[in-house]
Amino acid sequence: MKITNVRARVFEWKGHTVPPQPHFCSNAMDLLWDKGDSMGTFRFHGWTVVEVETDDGLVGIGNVALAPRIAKAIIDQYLAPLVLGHDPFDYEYLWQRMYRSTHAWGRKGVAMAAISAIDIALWDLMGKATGRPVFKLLGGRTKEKIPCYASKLYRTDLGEMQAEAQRYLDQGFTSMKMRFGYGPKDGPEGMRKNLDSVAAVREVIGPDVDLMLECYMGWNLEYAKRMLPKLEKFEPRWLEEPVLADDIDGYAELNRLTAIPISGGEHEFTSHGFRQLLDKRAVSVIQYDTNRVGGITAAHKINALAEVYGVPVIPHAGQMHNYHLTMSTLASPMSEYFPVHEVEVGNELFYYIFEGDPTPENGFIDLDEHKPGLGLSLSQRYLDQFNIVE
Ligand SMILES: O=C(O)C(=O)C[C@@H](O)CO
Ligand SMILES: [Mg+2]
Repeated sequence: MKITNVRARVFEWKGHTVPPQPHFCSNAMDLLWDKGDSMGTFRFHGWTVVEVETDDGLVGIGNVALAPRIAKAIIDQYLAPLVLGHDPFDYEYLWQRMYRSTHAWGRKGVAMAAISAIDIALWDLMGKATGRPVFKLLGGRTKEKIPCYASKLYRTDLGEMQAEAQRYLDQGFTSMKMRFGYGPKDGPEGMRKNLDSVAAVREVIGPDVDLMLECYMGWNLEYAKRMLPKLEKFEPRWLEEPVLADDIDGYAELNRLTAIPISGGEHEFTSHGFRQLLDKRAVSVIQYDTNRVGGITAAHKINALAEVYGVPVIPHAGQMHNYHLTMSTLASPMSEYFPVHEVEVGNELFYYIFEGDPTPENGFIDLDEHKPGLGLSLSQRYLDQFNIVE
């Protein structure tokens, strides 16, 4: 089997969006004096879809959500020529070819995300060629079903947050993630508001539901050190990305400081990046996203590393490219799940672009043993809501 064509298209949402409220989620821009559009660091309103075709008529589908037009340019100009004419089953060689030939300017960020998209498409192809779901090519089924946590609860009116938390309970979720709205520049009042929001959600969900807390890199080390002891009484399952992804020593210091596990990794790349996090005991939960970290080839290696370090892997975002990894390893006990919703920050866009992502039932998803590949296809339903860049 030989790769005959690589087609990268950007799907840019032009339909209705729900404008997020001020302070709906702390993020890295918050520490600047002119933070301007504070959503700048996480508005995912475009997605790159990659289709890799072979001479026997199969099409593998990959995707990447970071800097989609740049990812497309990297695929078109650099990566596609490296895989054309090759056998997708030579995935390790092709990964190394893409990684090594872009090493001077790639390694992390959008170049690795672009490599991830092609790699995911190669695994989809291997599944389709063998008639097996991707998880059966990795480690097979390690759990009857995958427990999921509901991930939204942006900071808004506390009554609304409580009603949202109650909805997740009613849907059968036993764990959920909420976002902080305030950080170092918001002073003691912001600190109090952060604590009030955790208290409000805890009040509704009670002590026996796992609650994850997301900072999205909107704090700094000093602020995180002051917040952690105040958060202990709420017994969060983890505190996520309190500081910038590059501050690995900061993560390690915080992780030593309290009993609250520190999580991170959705902005880290390849097994080299994760070896550093693990060696320094910087995170107690690993959260790579397969469509950034280096694709399924890299994520599978990180799962093996995490297993020997005894650190659970709970990938960012859920979605099919992550679910197959979670199903196939004991290192990964659970998945994130973004509830289907009108387009807001853009995490939801996956459901508007693809068909096939499973919907949780009572807080669990399952993967179909009989669907070859990733089990995704392009949806025709919302095509008129996208500007498609060929
Ligand atoms: O789900 C997460 O962990 C994220 O960081 C998503 C991001 O969009 C902020 O909510
Ligand atoms: Mg996160």
